Amino acid sequence: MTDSDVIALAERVRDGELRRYELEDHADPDTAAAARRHLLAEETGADLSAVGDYTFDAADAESNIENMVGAAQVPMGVVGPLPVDGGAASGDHHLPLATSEGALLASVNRGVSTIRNAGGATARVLKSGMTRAPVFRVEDVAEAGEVSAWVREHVDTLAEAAEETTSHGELQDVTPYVVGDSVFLRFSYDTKDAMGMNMATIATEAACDVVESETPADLVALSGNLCSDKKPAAINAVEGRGRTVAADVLIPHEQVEDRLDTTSDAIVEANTRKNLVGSAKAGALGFNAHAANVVAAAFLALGQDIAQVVEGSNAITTVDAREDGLYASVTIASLEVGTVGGGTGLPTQSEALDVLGYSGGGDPAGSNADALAEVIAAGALAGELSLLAALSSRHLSSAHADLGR
Ligand SMILES: CC(C)(COP(=O)([O-])OP(=O)([O-])OC[C@H]1O[C@@H](n2cnc3c(N)ncnc32)[C@H](O)[C@@H]1OP(=O)([O-])[O-])[C@@H](O)C(=O)NCCC(=O)NCCSC(=O)C[C@@](C)(O)CC(=O)[O-]
Ligand SMILES: NC(=O)C1=CN([C@@H]2O[C@H](COP(=O)(O)OP(=O)(O)OC[C@H]3O[C@@H](n4cnc5c(N)ncnc54)[C@H](OP(=O)(O)O)[C@@H]3O)[C@@H](O)[C@H]2O)C=CC1
Repeated sequence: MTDSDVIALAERVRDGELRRYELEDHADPDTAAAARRHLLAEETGADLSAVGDYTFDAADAESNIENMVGAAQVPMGVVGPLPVDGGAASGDHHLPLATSEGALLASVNRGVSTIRNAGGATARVLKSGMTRAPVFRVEDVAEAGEVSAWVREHVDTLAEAAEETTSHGELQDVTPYVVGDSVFLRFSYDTKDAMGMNMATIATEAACDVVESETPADLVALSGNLCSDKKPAAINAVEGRGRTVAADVLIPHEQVEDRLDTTSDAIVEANTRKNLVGSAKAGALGFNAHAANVVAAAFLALGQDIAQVVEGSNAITTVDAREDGLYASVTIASLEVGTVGGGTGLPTQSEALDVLGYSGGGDPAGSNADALAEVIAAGALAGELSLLAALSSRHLSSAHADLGR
């Protein structure tokens, strides 16, 4: 790419000969991005030298972005080692986290070191299924009943059609929901190591063709919001979406005092009054302190779909002062993660997955994404412990004054 290539391409846009999003058809992706940057800088007066100073080939991001102008670079750090005894994850983990919030990694790292001293966290994926719920129009509730009955009796037929579109995905179930003359079919898939939203959407479209040809239902929208993707929704809290995953730890009381500068009783009280009572009074879906902090930072670092932090924030933290120590758990109802597809192949994200040890397809398929979910849940547990401790010991504002500004 030379400056004159970039200027010539930008000139063709200015002359109305090319649209901005068509530039990759006329130049390599890095030159196309540079030409857009050139035009944008000219039009807005912004200096885009940092945006343009990225290290990967724009070609590697072609399936991830349109109208590319550069990269948003977020600082990445690491916490660990975090020992996790999971159904899929095993041993020590270094968890990369990307954020702009000072004090966050220090806090999570403190929780991690507390968990490590206590012998590590246990974690399990309890349920797994990516959902897509199209909405159909029917004549009336009688017809809605007929369509629902047909679907319940023909899940195998729908699975056959859906699974023709994917070699990895498996249809697990289809649950009909009726509202007047609307029928919603919530399809749930085992998507193995993929987060699975594209896979489930493509497979569901094939199944919808069968529903339309065999019943009077007419498809209105392939996503009818009962899925429910990227919106806070009680259905995900109850039924789960992606991975439902939990992590817990038992910390001897003296270690709580040594490592977290507070007592087990103080953490229990903070959890009850803040995470349980406060969240209930607020009408929250998530009963936790900041699970979204770890989920978002891990999603950014590890190539996950950031908008799905909405679902990942839906977690319940429990804490209990037992005779032999402080028991703490985090259960995330809907953690939508993958180790293949989406943003996982981008260069920095794939390096970060390598650090964790779970990039690409697992053996058996699905085990890498399960392990990723278990480590993120254990990281969220570390974050919960450290923040509850900071609140109990009144260190929250001083920590952020020292580290975060
Ligand atoms: C800041 C600390 C950790 C200090 O806490 P401390 O106990 O003074 O730290 P320490 O110097 O004694 O070190 C303890 C451990 O912390 C880690 N650690 C310590 N410093 C670092 C560092 N610089 N970089 C990396 N790791 C660090 C490290 O693991 C270390 O152990 P070691 O390895 O030495 O054996 C503590 O005060 C803290 O955790 N504060 C809470 C901050 C927090 O949780 N912020 C989260 C974001 S808050 C938010 O966004 C959501 C909110 C609050 O609005 C939600 C709500 O409504 O609740
Ligand atoms: N379409 C939509 O409505 C939405 C899309 N998205 C986007 O969807 C993307 C994620 O979709 P997703 O389907 O996960 O990813 P991709 O569309 O990138 O597809 C991943 C593909 O990888 C293949 N694959 C290879 N090895 C494995 C393995 N071990 N386990 C599972 N699959 C494997 C599968 O192919 P095969 O199927 O042939 O077996 C799978 O379909 C993200 O970019 C996200 O932002 C997000 C929300 C909504």
